[in-house]
Amino acid sequence: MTSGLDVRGITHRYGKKTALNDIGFSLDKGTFCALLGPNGAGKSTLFSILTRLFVPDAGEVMIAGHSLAREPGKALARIGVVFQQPTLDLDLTVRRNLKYFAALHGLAGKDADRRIETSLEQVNMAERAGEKVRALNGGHRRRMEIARALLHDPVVLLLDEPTVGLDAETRNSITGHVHNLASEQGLTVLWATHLVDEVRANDQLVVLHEGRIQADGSAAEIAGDTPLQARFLEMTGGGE
Ligand SMILES: Nc1ncnc2c1ncn2[C@@H]1O[C@H](COP(=O)(O)OP(=O)(O)OP(=O)(O)O)[C@@H](O)[C@H]1O
Repeated sequence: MTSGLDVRGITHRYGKKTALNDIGFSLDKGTFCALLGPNGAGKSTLFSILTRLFVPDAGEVMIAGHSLAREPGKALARIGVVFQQPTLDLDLTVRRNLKYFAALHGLAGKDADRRIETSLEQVNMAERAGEKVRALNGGHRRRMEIARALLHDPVVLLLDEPTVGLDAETRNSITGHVHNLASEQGLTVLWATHLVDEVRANDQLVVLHEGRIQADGSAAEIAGDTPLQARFLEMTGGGE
């Protein structure tokens, strides 16, 4: 068993529509995995299952060795999530926003202060703690949301298309930061995207299309002699 994330035989239907069809993959601790799929592939459905918004029709999810179905409290305590839509209070400072979320995790006083400090350092944002979120650019707001997802010291970090709306340079910088969280700090990262240029050669790559896994392995191996973009289009029948 991996100590990161194990997804086994997940099937999920919306009425007659099968959104996920027997999905399975494993991420070892400290792995950065890109979950690549065109719109409608099933990425959001999978994230809803991993965060227990939906219970799947079949299959099992293990997070850091805990079953999401049988030990939901323990499993969920080990995941941090960055959603597609930002949910920060723009009129509060970075620190105030984080204090609020620390309290939701049951963290208060000095413990909360320490975790806030550490999380901000993890995304190189410590010097911004006193600024109002409204004054931050899009990239810094995104980093702050990553810091928020790290507050309770999770083992697995889930990010659902975290670079939506950011320019190329900022996307590159955020992608780099999160790769470092995996390689230097041992976080297990699942990064959902439809953008091939966010995938690096050494990443684990899971390609999802129409609810099925088309490939699972190292990005370099999956690409082979072909540029990854071309391989991706081959596997997804021309893309979106
Ligand atoms: N509530 C729903 N009822 C019926 N079908 C749905 C529902 N939600 C999603 N679907 C369908 O399930 C499939 C997977 O959708 P999902 O939103 O998980 O894909 P996605 O890869 O996250 O795409 P996107 O990037 O556009 O969000 C799609 O065909 C979608 O139309």
